Amino acid sequence: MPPLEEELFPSTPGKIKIDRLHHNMMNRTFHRCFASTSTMFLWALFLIALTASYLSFQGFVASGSRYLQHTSSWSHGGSIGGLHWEKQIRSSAQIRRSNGLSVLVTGAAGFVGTHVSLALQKRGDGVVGIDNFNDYYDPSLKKARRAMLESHRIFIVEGDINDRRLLAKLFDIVAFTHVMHLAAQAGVRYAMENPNSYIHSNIAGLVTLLEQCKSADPQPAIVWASSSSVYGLNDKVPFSEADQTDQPASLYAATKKAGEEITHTYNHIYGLSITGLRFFTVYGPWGRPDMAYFSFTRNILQGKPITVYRGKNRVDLARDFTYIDDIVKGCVASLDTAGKSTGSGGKKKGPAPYRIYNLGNTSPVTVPALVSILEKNLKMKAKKNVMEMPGNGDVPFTHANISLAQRELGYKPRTDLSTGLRKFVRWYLSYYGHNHDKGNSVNL
Ligand SMILES: O=C(O)[C@H]1O[C@H](OP(=O)(O)OP(=O)(O)OC[C@H]2O[C@@H](n3ccc(=O)[nH]c3=O)[C@H](O)[C@@H]2O)[C@H](O)[C@@H](O)[C@@H]1O
Repeated sequence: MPPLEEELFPSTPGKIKIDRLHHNMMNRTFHRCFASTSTMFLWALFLIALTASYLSFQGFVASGSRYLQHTSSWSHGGSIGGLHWEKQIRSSAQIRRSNGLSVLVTGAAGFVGTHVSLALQKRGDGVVGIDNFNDYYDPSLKKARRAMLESHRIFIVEGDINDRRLLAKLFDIVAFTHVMHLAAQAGVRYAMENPNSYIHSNIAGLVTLLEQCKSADPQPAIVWASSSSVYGLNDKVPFSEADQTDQPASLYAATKKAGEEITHTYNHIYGLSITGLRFFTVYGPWGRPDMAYFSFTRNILQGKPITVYRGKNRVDLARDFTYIDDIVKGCVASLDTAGKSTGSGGKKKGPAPYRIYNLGNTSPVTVPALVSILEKNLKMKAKKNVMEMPGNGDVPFTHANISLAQRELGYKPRTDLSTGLRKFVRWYLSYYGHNHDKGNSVNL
C-alpha cells in the first residue's frame, strides 16, 4: 500500500531517482509540512465551527431577549400578554345591549371603580379594567374587589396607566368608546408623606392616558374623577362649578386642579370629549380604609381611640358625605351624556364638549355627627381624642351645589348619611367579621 503522502501527492518519475538521504530529508520536511498544513486545516475548521456556533448563540440570545422584553413589558405581576390574555380582554369588552358602550375603567379595583364597573356590566356594557394594585391601602381588599368583579366576568388588567405600551396594546385590542378614568393617588393628608405618588398617578399617569386617547382612532370620550378638594380655601357656600378654584389647600387638590387644566388642553388641541366630576367625600360598602368613616369603624370595634379634628374656635369640621350608589349614577349618566370626541389619530376635527360637575349630597354633616351615627350602628361608644385640625391640607367644610349636574345629568342623590352608613356597617361586618381578623391587616 503506497504511503499516504504518495496517494495525496503522486511522485513524478524524476522524483523516484532521488537518493535515500535526500528522500529521507524530503520525507521529514514533507511530514513537518504536512503536519502543519493539516493542523492549520483543523484549526481553520475549528475556528469556523466556533464562529458559527457563536453567531447562532448570538441569534438565540437576541431572539430570547426580544421574547423576554415582550413578556416583561406586559407582566406586571400576573400572567399578562399572550393570546389567552387578549381573549379575556375581548370577552370582557363584549357589549350585550344595543347602543351599549365599551368602557376602559382605570382604577377598576378601587372603591369607585369597582362599583362603576359592576353597574356598567350589569346593564350590558363592555367593561375592561386596569389597576396597578398598589399598597397605598391593603391590596387584599383590592384583590377581593377584583374577585367580585371576576365573578361578574369583568377582567382587570394588572398594570399602571403610566405604561404607554400597555395602553396602546389595550386600544389595539378594543376600540373603546369611553374611558372612565378613576385611577389616582387619593387622600388629602397622605400628600405630605408621599408627594411624588400624586405626581406619578394624578399628573404623569393622566397625561400618558390622554396621549393614548388622543391618538386612538376612534378617540374615546373621557369621564374622570376630579375632587371637591379643588375648592380649597373657597368660603362661598355651597360650592358651584363656576367658583374660583385657584387656592388648593393640599398637593392632592393641586394635582386634581392641574388635571382639570390638563384635560382642558387635550380637549382644546385634540378634540377629546372631557367630563370632570368633582366627587364629595364618597363613602359606602367596599370603601377605602384610609377614609375617616372606615378607620373610625375599625377603631371603635377594636376599642381603640379615634382622633376627631376640630376647626379654629372649636368649630366642628363638616363634609358633604356622598353615598357610593349616588356617585355611580352620576358617573353612568356622565358616560351616557358625554358627547363624542371629534378628533382621530391625534388630529382635531372640530370642537368637543368640556364639562365639569359637582357630585355631592348637598347636606353637609359634621364629623362628630358622623361618629354618633357609627356608634349607633355599631352599638358601641367611640373613645374620642378631639384635637385641632393640623395644617396638613384639610379644609374645614365642603358643601356641593349640584344644580348643574341635576339639570344636565339628571343627578339626584337619594341616600342620607344615616342610611348610607347603615349599609356600610353591614358590609364591614360581613366582610371583616366582628373579630376584625382581616381588619387587623388593614394597612394605613
Ligand atoms: O371630597 C373629596 O374630594 C375627598 O374626600 C376625601 O377626603 P376627606 O373629605 O378629607 O375625607 P376623610 O379623610 O374621610 O375625612 C373626613 C373628615 O374627617 C376628618 N378626620 C379624618 C381623619 C381623622 O382621623 N379624623 C378626622 O377628624 C377630616 O378632617 C375630614 O373633615 C377623600 O379622601 C379624597 O380622596 C377625596 O378627594
